Amino acid sequence: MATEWRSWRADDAAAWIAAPGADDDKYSRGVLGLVSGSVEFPGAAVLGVEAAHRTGVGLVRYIGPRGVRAAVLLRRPETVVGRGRVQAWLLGSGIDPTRRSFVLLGDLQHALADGVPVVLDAGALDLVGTHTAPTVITPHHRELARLLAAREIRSSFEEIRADPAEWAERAARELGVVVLLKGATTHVCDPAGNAFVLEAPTHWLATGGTGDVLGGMLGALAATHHARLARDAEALTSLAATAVWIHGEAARRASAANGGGPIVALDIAQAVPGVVGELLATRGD
Ligand SMILES: NC(=O)C1=CN([C@@H]2O[C@H](COP(=O)(O)OP(=O)(O)OC[C@H]3O[C@@H](n4cnc5c(N)ncnc54)[C@H](OP(=O)(O)O)[C@@H]3O)[C@@H](O)[C@H]2O)[C@@H](O)CC1
Ligand SMILES: Nc1ncnc2c1ncn2[C@@H]1O[C@H](COP(=O)(O)OP(=O)(O)O)[C@@H](O)[C@H]1O
Repeated sequence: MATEWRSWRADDAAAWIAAPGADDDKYSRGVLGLVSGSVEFPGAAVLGVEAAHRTGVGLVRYIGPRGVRAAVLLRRPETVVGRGRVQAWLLGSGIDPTRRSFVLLGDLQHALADGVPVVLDAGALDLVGTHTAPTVITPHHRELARLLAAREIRSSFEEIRADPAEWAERAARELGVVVLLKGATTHVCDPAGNAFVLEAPTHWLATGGTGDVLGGMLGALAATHHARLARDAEALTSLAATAVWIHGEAARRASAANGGGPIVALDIAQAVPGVVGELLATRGD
C-alpha cells in the first residue's frame, strides 16, 4: 500500500511543545547533550547550542574541542560543558566523519550507550544501528545517498532528489529509525508507517548552518519530551516534524522582518521563541 504523507501543520506542532510548570526545575524539563563542532566547523556547535536554548530546554550540556567550547560559551554562557547526565543527545553536526579522533569517538560511543533519545546529524549519521535508543537521523539528499551506499543500498543524490518520499520511507524501513530527510520539501517518517511532509515556507533557508540550527531545535524538543519518549518512542516522529515546522516558520518570520530578504542561520534561532510563544497561545492551556 502506498504511504499516505500527511501535511504537518501549526495545530499539530502546537501539541508538541512542553511548557514548564510550577513544579518544574531545569532537570525535570530535560537536559540536552551535544557532541558537535570541530576545529574545521566550530560554528555548527554554536548554532546548535543557540537553537536548543531558543527552543526551550532545561539545560544544554556541550562536549567538544577546547576552542569550540570557548566559542560556544562566548555565545551562550548558559551552557554547561563536559560530561554529565542528559535526557537526549544531538550528535554529529559540524563533524567530518572521516576525521574523528579517538577522543571524539569515545564521546560519541559514551553518548550512544546512554539509552536516551538520539538525533544523529552530519558526521554521526553512519553510527545509525550501533545502539538501541530511539533515534532520528537528519540527512540532506547527499548525506542519505552516502549513508545508504555504505549499507550497500544503491542510490544516488539524483535519485533521492527525484523521489525523496520513496527514499525517506525506504531508509526508515531499512535502518529502523525515524528519518528526517531535509530539502525544500522535508519528509519525516518512521518504520511504523507514520509519514509527514512539510513544504518550507521560504527558500532563503538554503544557506549554510540552517541544518545545524534544526538539529539543535529537534534535540531540545526531544529532551523536553523525555518522559513521553520513554513510554512512546513513536513520539520522536511527531517531534521531528514539529522541529521542521517551527524552523520553517521562524525562517519565514526572520525573512519577513527584512521585507522578504535573505536570512542567516542565527536569525532563525532568534525567531524561534516568538514562534513557540504563538503556538502555545493557540492552545489555550
Ligand atoms: N558554520 C558551520 O560551522 C557550518 C558547518 N557545516 C557542517 O559542515 C559539514 C559538511 O556539511 P555539508 O552539508 O556541506 O556536507 P556534504 O553533504 O558532505 O557536502 C559536501 C559536498 O557538497 C558538494 N560541494 C562542495 N562544495 C560545493 C560547491 N561549491 N558547489 C557544489 N557542490 C559542492 C560536494 O559534492 P561532490 O560535488 O563532490 O559530489 C561535497 O562532497 C557538516 O558537519 C555540517 O554540520 C555546515 O552546516 C555549514 C555551516
Ligand atoms: N531550496 C530550499 N528551500 C527551502 N528550504 C531548503 C532548501 N534547501 C535546503 N533547505 C532547508 O535548509 C536546511 C539545510 O540544512 P543542511 O543541508 O543540513 O545545511 P547545513 O549543513 O549548512 O546546516 C534544511 O532545513 C533544509 O530542509
